[in-house]
Amino acid sequence: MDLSLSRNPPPLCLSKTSYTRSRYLLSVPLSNFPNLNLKPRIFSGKLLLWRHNHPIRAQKSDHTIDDGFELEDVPHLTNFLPDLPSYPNPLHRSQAYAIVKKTFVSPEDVVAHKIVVQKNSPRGVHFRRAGPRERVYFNSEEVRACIVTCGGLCPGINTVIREIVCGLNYMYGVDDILGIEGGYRGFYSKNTMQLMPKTVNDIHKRGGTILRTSRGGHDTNKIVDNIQDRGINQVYIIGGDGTQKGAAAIYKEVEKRGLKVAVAGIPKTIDNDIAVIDKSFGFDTAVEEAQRAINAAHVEVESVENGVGIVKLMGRYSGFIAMIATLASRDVDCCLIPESPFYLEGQGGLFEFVEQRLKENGHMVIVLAEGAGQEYVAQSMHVVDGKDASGNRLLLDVGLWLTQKIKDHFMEVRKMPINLKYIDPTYMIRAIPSNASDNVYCTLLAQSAVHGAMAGYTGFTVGPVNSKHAYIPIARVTETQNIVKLTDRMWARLLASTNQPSFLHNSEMMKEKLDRDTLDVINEMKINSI
Ligand SMILES: Nc1ncnc2c1ncn2[C@@H]1O[C@H](COP(=O)(O)OP(=O)(O)OP(=O)(O)O)[C@@H](O)[C@H]1O
Ligand SMILES: O=P(O)(O)OC[C@H]1O[C@](O)(CO)[C@@H](O)[C@@H]1O
Ligand SMILES: [Mg+2]
Repeated sequence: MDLSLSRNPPPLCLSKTSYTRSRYLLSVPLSNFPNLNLKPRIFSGKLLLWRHNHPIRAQKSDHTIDDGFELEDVPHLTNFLPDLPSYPNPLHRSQAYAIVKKTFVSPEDVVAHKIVVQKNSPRGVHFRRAGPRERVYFNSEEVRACIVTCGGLCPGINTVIREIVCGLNYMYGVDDILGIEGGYRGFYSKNTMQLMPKTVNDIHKRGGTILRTSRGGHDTNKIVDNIQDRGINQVYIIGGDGTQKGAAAIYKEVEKRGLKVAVAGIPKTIDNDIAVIDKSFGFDTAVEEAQRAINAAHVEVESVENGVGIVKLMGRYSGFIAMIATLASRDVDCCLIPESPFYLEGQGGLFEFVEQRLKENGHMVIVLAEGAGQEYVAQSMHVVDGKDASGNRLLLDVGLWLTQKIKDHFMEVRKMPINLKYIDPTYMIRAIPSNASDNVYCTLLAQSAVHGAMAGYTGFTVGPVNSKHAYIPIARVTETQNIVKLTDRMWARLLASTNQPSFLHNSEMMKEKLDRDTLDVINEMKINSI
């Protein structure tokens, strides 16, 4: 349909303030907006409107658009500071980019959220492609950047810190970079440290974060007061879903105060629970480290009679580490994750399966995500839910619980002696330095974040979407959590690989779960086809 037919387009079509699921108007009569200095551009064969070199976003309206193209754009400083001057990107003179065919990302480059499509399906949601832009909105000398790390540890945080510092300095000549110590609360309660390429040179070889981290303590006003007092104008925030919510709040407050401060989020989570992006950094390293624990369990149990190994891995709400570590290992007989309820007794239950594997092979290994079966543990321990400083539920030790249950069942009920070995390497898989491929990934994330902030984008999270790095509105990555979808093929691949029970039999909980998953899928399809 052609939106240009209306002589009086609804005014909301040109609003581009807060984040909404939004899409471009593909065609609007220029004569309707004589005062806006609009320039028409062709985008995928369609007419778009641009101002200050930035496309104007149209908010979601009742109109449907013929090819279903949607851009979920990120905010730009000029949205609320329209007169900001811009400068040629110093990369024009960079020897690193001297012979690159296309140094700058075209403003028209976007990354598709879904790449498996059918001939007639709408083009769907897209994100702005990450990378350097022709013009930047900061002079090198004027930049005062800061970096903060929040939430749990993850392999690669130090690499991201290093590459932000080196990227800002080597590519953009920035030499005023502060490290905020101890997470969000560090803005108002701790000292800062000056970061230079020399001081961060070999930090990528260490696990953890040289800036240290914390949970809780997010006080938006105090943080933004501090940003303002210190004259900081670029804020790089490395952290998980909670941290990204905090980053969104900081961005909103900055916008409200009309400050020239770019807020960039770099997603960090060992659990891989951040939506939209392909995978979070450090995840591969953690999976690799988990192999060592699984291998140890396997060696132990195959050397004894009726050996049962249990390995507990991280994964609060999302069982990705357990699932991928299981798929990688081939020594695992059964994987239990939070998304897939299981049961112990009776036909199709875990005890029956353990006994069967012991009879067949003489040993077996179970990999358990820490968030699995929490409801059972809570029932048997009669404990009240605890919370950490950020409000995350504190988990009960499902590994110890399962160990005891299996022992009781085989020793006392079945009168069958077993040799049970419980391995809990939880913190070991996240406290190590990142491996080679995660180091490369961290470098790309850091450089993309730097390019985005220098180009004046703000309120964005950077990350790979279908292998192409993109700028994603923060709200988009915090509105849902990435979990293992039992209705996707990956879980089926795992079941096919381990040949474990799916625990579908007799499980009311599983039925509800599948209904919910199906609903999610239907809702997602609806959103994508609006
Ligand atoms: N809704 C929110 N609004 C503002 N700040 C938040 C919010 N949720 C969490 N935070 C802050 O973000 C920081 C990190 O949150 P959290 O401890 O949940 O870890 P995370 O970033 O989710 O990382 P991970 O889950 O990988 O450990 C904390 O300082 C917390 O106060
Ligand atoms: O003990 P901490 O540091 O609070 O972190 C534990 C949690 O952090 C994570 O590593 C990431 O959210 C979870 O897997 C785990 O439950
Ligand atoms: Mg989290």
